[in-house]
Amino acid sequence: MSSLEEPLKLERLPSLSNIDWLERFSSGACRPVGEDMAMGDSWSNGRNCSSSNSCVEDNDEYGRENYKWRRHGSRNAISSRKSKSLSKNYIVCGTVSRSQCLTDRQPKSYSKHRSTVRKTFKQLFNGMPNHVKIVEVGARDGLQNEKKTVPTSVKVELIQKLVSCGLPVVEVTGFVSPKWVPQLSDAKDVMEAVKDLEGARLPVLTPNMKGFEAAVAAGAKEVAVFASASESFSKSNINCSIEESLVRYRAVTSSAKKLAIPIRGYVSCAIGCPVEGAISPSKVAYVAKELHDMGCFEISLGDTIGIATPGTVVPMLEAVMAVVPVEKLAVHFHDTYGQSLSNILVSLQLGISTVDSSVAGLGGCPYAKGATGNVATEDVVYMLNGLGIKTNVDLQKLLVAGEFISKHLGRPSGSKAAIALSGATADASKM
Ligand SMILES: CC(C)(COP(=O)([O-])OP(=O)([O-])OC[C@H]1O[C@@H](n2cnc3c(N)ncnc32)[C@H](O)[C@@H]1OP(=O)([O-])[O-])[C@@H](O)C(=O)NCCC(=O)NCCSC(=O)C[C@@](C)(O)CC(=O)[O-]
Repeated sequence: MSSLEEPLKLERLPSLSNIDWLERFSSGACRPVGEDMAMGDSWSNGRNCSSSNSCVEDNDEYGRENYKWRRHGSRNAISSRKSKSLSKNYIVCGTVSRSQCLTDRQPKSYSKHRSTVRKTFKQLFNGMPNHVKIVEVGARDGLQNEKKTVPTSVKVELIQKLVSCGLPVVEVTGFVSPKWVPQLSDAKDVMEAVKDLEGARLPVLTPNMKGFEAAVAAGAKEVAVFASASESFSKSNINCSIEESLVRYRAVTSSAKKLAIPIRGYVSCAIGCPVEGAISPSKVAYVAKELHDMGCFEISLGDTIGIATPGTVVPMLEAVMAVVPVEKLAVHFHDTYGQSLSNILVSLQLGISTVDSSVAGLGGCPYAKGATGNVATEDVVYMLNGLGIKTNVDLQKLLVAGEFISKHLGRPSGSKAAIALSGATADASKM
């Protein structure tokens, strides 16, 4: 087994040394939140979206808007909502209104408790976005590593289902070499079948001019190029050095500009590489800046092998944010070590508002063996619902899309939320 085929061993994982980020989350940030805040609690329901997509200027609203329930509706009226309906709401969408959460458990000294909770939220969530754009990559990143060919009709139906969920961006395929990634050899047919779908942007991967031209001919209106922060991974994934890939992508971005086609840029191995181990944040920042400077409207930072932790995500993001504006950045986590949601949370805390994910947690890169799927879209939506962050994604429909593809692949969903929600919904229906 070559080193490319093994996940990184513990001793080769990036460490937290030389990181001063803990200072950002000093003392009070670790205070436990009240018991009644523990579940998927939409503490910010009723808050208006600000144009900057940030919570910062909404601070005053914590006291006014987010605690509306105290002013609207008497305690009795609120109490009359049965816990049964609470659990049902909670189960179905991962969101429960603050009033429902607190109904039966208001302590006598509630106002003191409330102000402590408000302070804690400010400390923990200041700067988080009100709205997160989810970029669904299941049909491309999710399926590219599947050994058995997934029929084109299944891919098309999956994409249709994903678009109908309200996902704003659904990456549909890659115009890459069929010799390198046989699963995507039907890129042209998939693109032609979905190109007129409305309601979502439908980008495709293009590794070079040949891929770009084929994508445009098939009807793609948005494309993505993918570079790497690791020299070894660049060679194994696209058969060229980082610098050579940047030259190729300059040609692609310049052609795209002439056709007014938006281009997204990926930086793979943003935390670590299957061959080189830890990758320095400065290398990631360099490639991200190059992609941004050549005209990519958004740069997605990929933890290709899923080894990141919040301790390694923060220094990487700080380095990239020093050279590319935060609103142009997206995060792309694979869940090999089960760290994706915590990595996303810390990214949101730093102001990131675009998150890549894959329905049912599908995924893996053919050139990063051992890396598991992307973070599951259902899990991301569930967490964001719980934080009161809007996505416009219909979680119920997303569960159906996830079930559809999992059934086709003949294995359970990789989404914990999907598994729990389908079980819980079944139980709830018996109540
Ligand atoms: C980049 C290449 C093409 C270089 O591959 P190469 O073999 O060096 O290409 P070449 O230019 O020497 O050409 C060789 C043959 O490939 C053909 N060819 C050349 N280009 C294309 C094309 N676009 N589409 C179709 N065919 C193509 C070309 O026409 C020629 O055909 P032949 O004359 O032998 O019959 C190859 O290495 C490749 O396709 N790599 C893609 C690998 C890939 O898709 N990896 C997964 C996606 S990246 C990823 O998952 C990470 C990400 C984005 O999700 C973020 C993260 O998780 O971090």
